[in-house]
Amino acid sequence: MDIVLEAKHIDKYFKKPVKFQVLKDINFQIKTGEFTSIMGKSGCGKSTLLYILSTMDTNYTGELYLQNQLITGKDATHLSYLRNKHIGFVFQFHYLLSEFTVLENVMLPAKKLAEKSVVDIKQTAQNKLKMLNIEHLALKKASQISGGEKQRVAIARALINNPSIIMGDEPTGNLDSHNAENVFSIFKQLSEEQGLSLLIVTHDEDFAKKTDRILLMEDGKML
Ligand SMILES: Nc1ncnc2c1ncn2[C@@H]1O[C@H](COP(=O)(O)OP(=O)(O)OP(=O)(O)O)[C@@H](O)[C@H]1O
Repeated sequence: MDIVLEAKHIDKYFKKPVKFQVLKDINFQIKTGEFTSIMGKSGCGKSTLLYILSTMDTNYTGELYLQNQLITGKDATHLSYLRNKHIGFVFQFHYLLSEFTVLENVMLPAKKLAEKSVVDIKQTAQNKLKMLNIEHLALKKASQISGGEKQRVAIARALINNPSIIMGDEPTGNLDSHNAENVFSIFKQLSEEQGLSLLIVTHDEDFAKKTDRILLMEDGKML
């Protein structure tokens, strides 16, 4: 099986208010199509790790590989390109632009990547909305749809550039149990049917148990 993401000896320190080591020698691999959850008590370093893995935080030591390519040390422009191309994000809060339509929101990361024509991007966005059963929402403004619908739009947006991996920081954290279950099923389907890799931070043990693998963190270490 191919390896999508690999972390080798990741250490990170915060210097303020006092110097402390928040991540301690983190090592793991994510394979193609693997659905992995990260669990651990509040403050153990999950979000800090996800920030590094998603290439948004470059202030660490160790090595990070995306699609077998060493990305540690790459400049900001290159990182931004790789992030847009290979990684899709789903957060606890959807971060949709409320005055934009659903379709426009989904199209945005592809416009940023600028590798396809607007016509093609629109078609791809419509396909993603269809896949998530929300094509009827395409022309509504993001402010006019429900919380569960917003999170499905956020997933469509994360998928627009056909990433190799979806990363999520408590993507079901703001949803009621019905919508959380729905989002989980979508993730499961993406992993099983489309071979997409997923790495999701969650506090929900029932959710985590249904993923392929749980990475457990404690006090900055991966157990
Ligand atoms: N910018 C920062 N400067 C200093 N310390 C920080 C900073 N960000 C986070 N921390 C600390 O680093 C530790 C890990 O934080 P992190 O947000 O990664 O934890 P977490 O496991 O995601 O927690 P939660 O489950 O509550 O979201 C915590 O002790 C936190 O207070």
